[in-house]
Amino acid sequence: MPLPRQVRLVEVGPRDGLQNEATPVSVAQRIELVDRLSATGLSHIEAGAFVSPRWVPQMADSAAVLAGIRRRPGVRYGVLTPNLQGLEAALTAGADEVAVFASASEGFSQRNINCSISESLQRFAPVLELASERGVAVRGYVSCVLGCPYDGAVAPEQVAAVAVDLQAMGCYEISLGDTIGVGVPSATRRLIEVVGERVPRNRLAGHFHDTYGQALVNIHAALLEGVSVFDSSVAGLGGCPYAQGASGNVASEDVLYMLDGMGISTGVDLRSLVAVGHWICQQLGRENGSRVGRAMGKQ
Ligand SMILES: CC(C)(COP(=O)([O-])OP(=O)([O-])OC[C@H]1O[C@@H](n2cnc3c(N)ncnc32)[C@H](O)[C@@H]1OP(=O)([O-])[O-])[C@@H](O)C(=O)NCCC(=O)NCCSC(=O)C[C@@](C)(O)CC(=O)[O-]
Repeated sequence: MPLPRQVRLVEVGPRDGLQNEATPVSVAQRIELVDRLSATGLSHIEAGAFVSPRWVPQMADSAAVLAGIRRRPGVRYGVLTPNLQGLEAALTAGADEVAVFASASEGFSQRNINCSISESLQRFAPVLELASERGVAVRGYVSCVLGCPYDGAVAPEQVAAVAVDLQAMGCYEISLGDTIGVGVPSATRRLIEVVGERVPRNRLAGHFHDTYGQALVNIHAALLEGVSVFDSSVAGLGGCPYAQGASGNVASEDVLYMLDGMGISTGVDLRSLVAVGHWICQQLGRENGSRVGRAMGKQ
């Protein structure tokens, strides 16, 4: 299978990157992060989540973030919405698109969204319906596609079953999340083969956390299987607070460096993205998780 000539990067730093930060991140900092990312050439930024503030305090005030950002033409600003309550708030706040998020494992589903996989799909049905009525696109996530911190191994067939349901409900894209970063390239290729038999590969995205340093090679494996959309987090920030051991997504700068080097276009400017990574790390007082960001230094 030929390599994709173009990749869409979905920048999840303002959501997945910040949701697990121990120190509170101000609305102003979140707004500035989105605005800085908007200026790098990214076309898809996940700006927040409309979830319970008790469950994810860092995502509280996502409406204020959406109200405060300077929206750039050609950039899509998405948010997570686990249910109708979240969707209604997101629509009021003017989200361009929303995302529902299921799990391939029961254990993570219960701990992350307090319900079973089948209950979550029932919960998503009215979300997809109302979003469709309002002309708002819905992305779908499947978590724990290569392993679950609670249930252990996850069969690709189980991932495919959830992906098929999300697509049938109307999700335009299914992002396959290696939530705890345990996957290896052979398992990634097998996963895409199995899911790809039931969901077109051009409707799939890869969402790889880098906990064990496998994210880039997993992205390369998914590229070889025809996937051309990848989620990443500037400076490698993030991790899900309900996946014990989860750490940051793959660093956007590292993915971009690899794609640039392979002649795969993204429309994103590496130097600009590296500068954003250094800025947010300075704001958060943390080390930059991007190897490329550290190698290129602070401009
Ligand atoms: C889904 C619920 C709400 C269910 O939680 P629940 O307790 O079953 O919900 P509930 O309907 O019983 O409501 C409980 C309280 O939450 C409120 N509530 C209810 N819904 C909302 C909402 N949408 N927005 C704001 N508030 C909400 C509701 O109003 C009520 O407030 P109270 O009466 O107690 O004051 C909860 O479990 C939750 O918010 N979980 C957070 C999940 C989350 O954000 N996890 C991190 C993102 S997922 C992720 O990181 C993985 C991903 C996507 O990145 C891919 C990967 O890496 O795999």
